[in-house]
Amino acid sequence: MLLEIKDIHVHYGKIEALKGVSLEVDEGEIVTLIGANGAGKTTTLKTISGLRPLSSGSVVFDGRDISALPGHKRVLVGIGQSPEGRGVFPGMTVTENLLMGAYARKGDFSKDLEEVFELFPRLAERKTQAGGTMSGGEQQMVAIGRALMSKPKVLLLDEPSMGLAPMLVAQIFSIIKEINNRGTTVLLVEQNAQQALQLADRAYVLETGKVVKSAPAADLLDDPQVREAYLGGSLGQH
Ligand SMILES: Nc1ncnc2c1ncn2[C@@H]1O[C@H](COP(=O)(O)OP(=O)(O)OP(=O)(O)O)[C@@H](O)[C@H]1O
Repeated sequence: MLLEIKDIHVHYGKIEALKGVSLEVDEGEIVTLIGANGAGKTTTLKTISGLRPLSSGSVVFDGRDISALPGHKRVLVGIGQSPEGRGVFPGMTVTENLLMGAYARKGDFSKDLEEVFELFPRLAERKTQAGGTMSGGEQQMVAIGRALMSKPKVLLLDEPSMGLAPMLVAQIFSIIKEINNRGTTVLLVEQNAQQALQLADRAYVLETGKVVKSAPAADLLDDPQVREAYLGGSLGQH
């Protein structure tokens, strides 16, 4: 097991955002976390990457309890995150933004940079363009590319499809698949449940801070309750 979250409780002041969430991600998998607004998806990712402290429970990564490890050190053990809202540095060029992802590493990153440009030819054409002038989809690519520059074992993606036109969503999802094929484990948080379930191996459904279902993603696509709540209720083909 690459990543294991055990019974985590997380608070914002008096609000309990996560009420005992447990989940597992095996090496090589794409696992998705779906759920309505406010269910606790982002909080779960932030707890894994160390941006939110735990009230109780634990996060185990690669066999090691990292619950008390500060966020910047979690990058070093192999946890890479592309945050919700992307967080692209507007005044920096595409290349500079990508290099920020490697800040914690030593050595020559040119090969890794080339790999990111190979995955995202669009970014290769815009190496010197300021991040802030990129389109939403391009900024999403920068955010994912930047996370890859830390050479993560697991890539945490928070709503990569947010605000993107359908064609771009398809493109981003196929790049996520390619990243996974090249050996990176993925934990994906999505509102776009249909596409996320089509991409993922397994899925967890979060409701108000609790896991209410976990199953192979293909099974959830056929689950009447999931269809009703997250897939628009239609029984059409997927
Ligand atoms: N900074 C914060 N301060 C107070 N409460 C917060 C904060 N961030 C999140 N919460 C609360 O924690 C709960 C979980 O929020 P979270 O952002 O994890 O949900 P989410 O499933 O990612 O939703 P969304 O899809 O809207 O981002 C919500 O009730 C939210 O209001």
